[in-house]
Amino acid sequence: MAKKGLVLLPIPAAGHLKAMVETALKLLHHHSDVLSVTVLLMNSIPGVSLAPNHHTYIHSITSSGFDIHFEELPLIDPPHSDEKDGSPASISLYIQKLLPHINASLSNILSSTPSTTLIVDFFASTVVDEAKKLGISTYVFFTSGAAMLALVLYGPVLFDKKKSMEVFELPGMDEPIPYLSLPTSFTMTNSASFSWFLYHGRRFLETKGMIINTFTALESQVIKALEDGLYVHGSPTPPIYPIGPVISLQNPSNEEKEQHETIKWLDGQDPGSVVFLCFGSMGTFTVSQVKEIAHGVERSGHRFLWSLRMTGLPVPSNALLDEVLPEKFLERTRDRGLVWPATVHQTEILAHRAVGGFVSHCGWNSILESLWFGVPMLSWPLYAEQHFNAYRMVKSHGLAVELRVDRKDGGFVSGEEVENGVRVLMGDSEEVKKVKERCGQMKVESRRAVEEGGSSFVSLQRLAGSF
Ligand SMILES: O=c1ccn([C@@H]2O[C@H](COP(=O)(O)OP(=O)(O)O[C@H]3O[C@H](CO)[C@@H](O)[C@H](O)[C@H]3O)[C@@H](O)[C@H]2O)c(=O)[nH]1
Repeated sequence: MAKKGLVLLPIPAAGHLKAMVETALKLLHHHSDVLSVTVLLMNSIPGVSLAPNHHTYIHSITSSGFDIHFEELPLIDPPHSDEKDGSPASISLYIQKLLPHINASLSNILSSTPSTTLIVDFFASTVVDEAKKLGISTYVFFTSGAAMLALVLYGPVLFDKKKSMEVFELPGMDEPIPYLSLPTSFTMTNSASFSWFLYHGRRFLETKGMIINTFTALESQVIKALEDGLYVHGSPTPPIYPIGPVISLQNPSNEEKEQHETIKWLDGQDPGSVVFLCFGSMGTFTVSQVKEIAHGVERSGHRFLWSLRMTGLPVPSNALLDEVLPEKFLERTRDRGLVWPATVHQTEILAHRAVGGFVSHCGWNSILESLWFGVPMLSWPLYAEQHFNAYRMVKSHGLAVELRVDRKDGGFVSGEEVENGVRVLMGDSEEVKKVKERCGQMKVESRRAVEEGGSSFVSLQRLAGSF
């Protein structure tokens, strides 16, 4: 029997490419006799940080033995210099410029595999119309949580009827959402990014289904509200496929003989004694904020592992520690801290028994990884939908301790607040005991969801059956 084709179109950012590829691997694991996967690969988008180990990762997948291969799209210049900032609108414009190449690849695949399905990254939903013209069924892959998808779909209703912007109420969410916890784009309703979300939310509705990297035990009410069509007026909501948590646990460094230095350092620490600070692929701070963090972790008295990178173009650069940290900080904290001036292998660190807490920017993948390993978070949202994710984790789910981030003051956090936050996270107050207990439960639930018969497993099989 001829195999069916599945084409993926992810953007190359860490939490996008890997989440989509790992989903395809899960599908292949059960349907390798009937499915062949092609990933249309963008090796660069201006303003978007590639996944750490991007090329090693792709190589490891190519040699996995599964019927999955990568077809590289050409590198092109962005249309204008102001469209390189990595915002949804700029990514879309870039992908629009790639459309002739994407079309050519899709047509080529169709000529050999007439039964082909496309899964597009939600940032690439501009391709939905083109695929329709070619007669290809398309699904959208949403790399953040169901609540964020709900907000995107409900946006037009919400912002039409709401005149006062203090708090918002969304079906499927018990607590009203304060204006200051909205995603950055939603706080600037005259921005290109806000328009992008409203417009592309409508495009998602024209797909055959919406695949979300989440799981029922985490977001049951919102998933149910999505399925019931409560966020969309005037047209049906396509089927919802919560298939997460999809986490890339492959560690390219395992192929190397030496353990990474961060892991060797963790090996020498007591169980649960280390607080880990890491802020995703683009999270950076000003030098003065770096100094506040340093003072905070130092005064907290706790052991720490800190992945520190600085603002750089086109993506963050490795930190020059002597230039940005307070004088003699490294000397004073040598016995109890390690500052790593580059990206780290986050899942391997979160899996380590020495790690007892995670100061996170609340990117969706970091949240899922933290829950997978049952590590409690201290939320430090920076941009995109991270404030919304942080609010949901702290207030709706009790899975994180809140760091007070003054969004009105550009998100600055004092050293004192960092110190208090780390003390609470690593302490044994009643508040943190409850958070730890909830995280322990979510560790179990997240694993159960993807096991045979679990909610996400069933959802993924339902998805495969719909191709
Ligand atoms: O030093 C590092 C830094 C990151 N990672 C990995 O990179 C991914 C980061 O993903 P995520 O936590 O989602 O953060 P961002 O890279 O910031 O992700 C962008 O995309 C996410 C999914 O759409 C959004 O939730 C975020 O707000 C947005 O910033 C995770 O798998 C991490 O394990 C590492 O392995 N090492």
